[in-house]
Amino acid sequence: AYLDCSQGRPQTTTLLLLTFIAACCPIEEVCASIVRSHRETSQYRVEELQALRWKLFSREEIHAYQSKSMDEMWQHCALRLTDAVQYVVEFAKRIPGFRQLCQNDQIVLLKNGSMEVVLVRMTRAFNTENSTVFFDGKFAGTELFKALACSDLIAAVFDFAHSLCALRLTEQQVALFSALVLINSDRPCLEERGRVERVKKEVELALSHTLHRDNQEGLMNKLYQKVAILKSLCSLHIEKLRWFRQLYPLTVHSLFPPLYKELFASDTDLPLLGIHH
Ligand SMILES: O=C(O)[C@H]1CC[C@H](C(=O)N2CC[C@](c3ccc(C(F)(C(F)(F)F)C(F)(F)F)cc3)(S(=O)(=O)c3ccc(F)cc3)C2)CC1
Repeated sequence: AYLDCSQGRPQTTTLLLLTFIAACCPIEEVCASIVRSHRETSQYRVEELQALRWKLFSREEIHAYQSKSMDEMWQHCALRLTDAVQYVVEFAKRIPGFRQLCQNDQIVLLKNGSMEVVLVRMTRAFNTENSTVFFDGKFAGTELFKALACSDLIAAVFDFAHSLCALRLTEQQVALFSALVLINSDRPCLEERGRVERVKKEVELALSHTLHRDNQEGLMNKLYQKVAILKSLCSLHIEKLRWFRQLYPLTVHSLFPPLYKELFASDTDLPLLGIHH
């Protein structure tokens, strides 16, 4: 409607307005900065992960993991997850508009979205041909995680990886989808929902712009369906963690990384997220 020229020349004000909007944050700029941030804040480049995809654990190595005690294996994975989350915090801080949100909302988005972004990033480290995932330097199947005693969560994590890999996303699409997963204005306890909504609209525009350019508009609603699965996966993770914490309260209290506890195991403030300075 803006560019309706039925009355002769398009309205000058409209054109000026559109020019202004395009100038202040050209959509290509938003895309480029999110893709750059994703590349700079991933633990491994997708090329590295691809090169290692046939480096599998030996039977002895798998047996060693399976022989770990439950609390030892949980602690090990909590450490890995906390490492990955720290990179996601860095990614979030570089999303245009994220740093301008109030601190409470930055924390709410990370508390609810960091695990989801880790799971999206995990699909880059997943080999669908033999259902293995990159872990501790090699590729592991579900059987390696037996000691966790949460095979339903592991199965769900692997199923999700398979289903997202099936969409064959490019690294740019993974970057923009990760930003969309994080900037979710429906999260509970947001103080300035409207502002989060505006940042989300920018990211949505960047993703749909990229999908249009890649001639894959159909992916948008498939990606929104994945968001729903991510949400259920994260609830299952929290549920399992509560169950584990009842069995091993001391392990969680004194041996789990503080950031992991703040993000997934308590409602206290999150000074460690490093966004207070
Ligand atoms: O940035 C990158 O390049 C990526 C970032 C993401 C990395 C990654 O895949 N991850 C980092 C941590 C990873 C991770 C995923 C899920 C969990 C859990 F849910 C549970 F263990 F229960 F599943 C928990 F929390 F309950 F313990 C812990 C840790 S992992 O690599 O340790 C891994 C563990 C289990 C898997 F079955 C698959 C992967 C996922 C791979 C490298």
